Amino acid sequence: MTTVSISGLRVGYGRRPVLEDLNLELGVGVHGLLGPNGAGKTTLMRVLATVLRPDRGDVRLLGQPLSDHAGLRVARRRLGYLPQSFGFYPRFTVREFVEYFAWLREMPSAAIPLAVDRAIERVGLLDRADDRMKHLSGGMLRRAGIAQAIVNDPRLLLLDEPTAGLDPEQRVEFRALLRELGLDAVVVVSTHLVEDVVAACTRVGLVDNGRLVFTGLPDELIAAGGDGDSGDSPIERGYTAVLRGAREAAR
Ligand SMILES: Nc1ncnc2c1ncn2[C@@H]1O[C@H](COP(=O)(O)OP(=O)(O)OP(=O)(O)O)[C@@H](O)[C@H]1O
Repeated sequence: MTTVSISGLRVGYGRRPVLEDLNLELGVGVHGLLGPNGAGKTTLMRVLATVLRPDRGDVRLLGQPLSDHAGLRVARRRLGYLPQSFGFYPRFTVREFVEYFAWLREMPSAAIPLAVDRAIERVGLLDRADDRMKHLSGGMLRRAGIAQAIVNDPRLLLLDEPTAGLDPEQRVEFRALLRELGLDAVVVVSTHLVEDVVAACTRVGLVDNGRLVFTGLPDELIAAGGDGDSGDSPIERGYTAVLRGAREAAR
């Protein structure tokens, strides 16, 4: 079932287009989003999170057209978003921080305490739930950010570089959580860590210079690479081969 549908998307900052003529259909599962620095991944995430309005194109999230105010409100209640960098009140505890997002997403008050504790537990922070945000390490802050993104059990979960700053043990646990979340939600994960894609993603998209130059299975990206391509792993070789092909075709 397709639950995210984008057609003819164009987004720019000022006059400069950053995403151009982008078409994308996403169903339930974990979708990895790869691409070089500045390719447009965060911009795409921001459009899906409804915080950036496209210049052109049609975006439907969970069956709701974002051009319509009622649709936008329904979609916002059902999505979770971890931005690449996020602000917080430093004196909030982890529990208060996650509660605040539950409230913003209009969760029923009676359901909030249990949902907050469950989200904090799922990211392994329950023993720090009463610590103030300003006392957390970088990796712990990211985990608190993931907890706020999943507190409402979102149907569409957008995670912009969620594994940045996590230690190896936490990354392995987080990938298991991703696989679990992707069983019944659309999960989009922007990452530079190709190992995350191999370990946790059901599908992968590659953005280069504002265009989607590949979508397919992680194994298909791996198969695109050959011995002559640069990279230390099969998926890195696939990644560089696809980028090289897309750039040659664009010349
Ligand atoms: N607020 C902004 N104003 C102007 N230009 C911007 C703004 N945000 C991003 N850009 C530009 O848009 C392009 C795409 O940026 P974006 O952050 O979407 O890339 P990205 O693929 O997420 O990169 P990275 O991997 O480095 O996070 C870049 O050229 C960037 O400089």
